[in-house]
Amino acid sequence: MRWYLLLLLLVLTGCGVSEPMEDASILPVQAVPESEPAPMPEPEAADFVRVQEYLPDILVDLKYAGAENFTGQAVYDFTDAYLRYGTVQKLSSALDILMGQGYTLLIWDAFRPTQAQFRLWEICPDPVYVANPETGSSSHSRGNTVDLTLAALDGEPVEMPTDFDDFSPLADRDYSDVPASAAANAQLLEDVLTACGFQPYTGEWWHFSDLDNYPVEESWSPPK
Ligand SMILES: C[C@@H](N)C(=O)N[C@H](C)C(=O)O
Ligand SMILES: [Zn+2]
Repeated sequence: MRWYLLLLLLVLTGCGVSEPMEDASILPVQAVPESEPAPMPEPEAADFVRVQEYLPDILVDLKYAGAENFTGQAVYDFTDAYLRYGTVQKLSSALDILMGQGYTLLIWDAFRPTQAQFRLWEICPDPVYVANPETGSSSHSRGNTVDLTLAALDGEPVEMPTDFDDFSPLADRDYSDVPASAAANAQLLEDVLTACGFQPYTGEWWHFSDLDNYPVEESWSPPK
């Protein structure tokens, strides 16, 4: 009868078969939530920003980055337009208005290092057309000034009173001496930029400064 007792014992103790132990090193696979990249903080008004990063519809062809300018040579070694963020916001308002009318903006010059201003002055020491860096600074070196024109949405140039840096009386803001169509385009550019917080320079139809002023930037320069 001892085998009968043994059988009873095995039944009562679960037949000696133990539950498999859980391996603590094998964790259940869990879905990892996809994390959004942290949003970039909005720049301060005085921060320098790359204009096309904030205004992808604006066109940029920096004339002083190549030889196609009145000096016949490159005046600086970067090709992106940089301005103060506050100035870019105003440019954004102007661009919105102009795009609603079938135009975009083409930037020929934006932030200009002081050294470049000395080079321009060396070639053209006429304070009507080039700010004298010996006695002051160009507002381009403050990062709140831009040389620009209108372009069609497909990038085609729009008729204006003169070419860029045409240092003659035809370039001023008296548009009575240029064709009516060019005058109307220059007037549109001037009206929209003025409405958006820019001061037009009387001697050059393409030159506009943000009414908000900033210090001349001497140490920072745009990345190459
Ligand atoms: C050189 C021309 N593009 C220009 O910007 N002229 C003004 C007067 C300046 O030099 O600030
Ligand atoms: Zn200018």
